[in-house]
Amino acid sequence: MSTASVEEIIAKLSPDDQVQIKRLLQGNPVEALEISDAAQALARDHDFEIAAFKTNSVADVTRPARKVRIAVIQNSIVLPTTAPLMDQYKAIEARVEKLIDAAAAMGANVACLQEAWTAPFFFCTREKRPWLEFAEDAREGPSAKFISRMAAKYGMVIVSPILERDSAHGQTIWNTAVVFSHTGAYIGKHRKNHIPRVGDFNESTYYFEGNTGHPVFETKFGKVAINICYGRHHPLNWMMFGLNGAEIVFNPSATVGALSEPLWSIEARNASIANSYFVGAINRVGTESFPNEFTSGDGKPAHKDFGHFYGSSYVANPDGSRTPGLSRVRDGVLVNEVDLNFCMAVKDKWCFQMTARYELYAEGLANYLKPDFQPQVVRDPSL
Ligand SMILES: NC(=O)NCCC(=O)O
Repeated sequence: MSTASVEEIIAKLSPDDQVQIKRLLQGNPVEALEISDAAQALARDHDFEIAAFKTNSVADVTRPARKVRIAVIQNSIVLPTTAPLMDQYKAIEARVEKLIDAAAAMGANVACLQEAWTAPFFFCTREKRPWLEFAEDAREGPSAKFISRMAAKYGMVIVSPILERDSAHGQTIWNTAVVFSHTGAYIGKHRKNHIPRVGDFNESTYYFEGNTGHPVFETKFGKVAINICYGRHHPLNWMMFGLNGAEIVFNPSATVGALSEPLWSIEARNASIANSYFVGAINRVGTESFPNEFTSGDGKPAHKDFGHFYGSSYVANPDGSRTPGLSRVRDGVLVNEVDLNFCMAVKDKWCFQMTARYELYAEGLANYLKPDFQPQVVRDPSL
């Protein structure tokens, strides 16, 4: 099967057809930005893709623009999953360092890595050891030290999704996004709210639903939240970040083509439209093979990998437009320059927050949660 991305396929059309299909699929066109020589050299020397865009919006007249460059970073693992664990981590860290260097060379202000970036996505195996040794303290672990250093070096807010070990609470494990300030200081963390129980994504074997609510982190570069992977299928999860005032919501993910690729280009974009904020959708890349076979509980033969992580990271804008996606097969960094004031302009135009009927939803949900709930169905008397 072809490995081409949608963008690579569109590029084969006639110029007129390209304009029309992009208008329909990607909305108001984003502008390509010039990329610095330093970023180009890093991408060339370390073999990854870079892309930079700008979302066009009309500047407010009463307040200064709040220009922010949002970076999404996708990568494959570096060493085989049979290598010593810390070697695996160190090799990924070295790779991610180059990708963050490139994001900085493209002027990124706020960046997010993919879900559980420090490790292969081993949840498919259902084996606890050795994999859980990748879990680490959110503030003091190896990745926290590394990301804090990179954030301070570049004055960049960095969101670092990891597997967290909470020693204060009985060595419990969490799927957590840790947010570091542009100063390098730890700001806070959010734990994944929705745990998949689909296909080979057997994550409930490892950790349970998050207990951090829907925090929005107020940073130098806007109000940032994180809806981790499977949470993107839950519109109310997206909505709660919006109600708390998010301007940028990242969706760090790990998902494979056979399961979710047709959904990928829709969900982040839809969330961005419905909640009038920017969304950075990030997916890992590559095929990861594990030492022992595992089954998917579907009667099919046991296997050692669970398919191709298709990358395709992108940024969605509140007016329904989006950047092109990164490659389906290569590591990469995509930067999108936005004016955060655009969130308010879009709210003024579409009035989704004013026309929402939160009180109706609250009442309906409160009823639904009662054990004796009866669905509100009006039956055709002829039935
Ligand atoms: N990591 C994760 O939540 N994956 C679930 C698969 C999907 O939601 O596409």
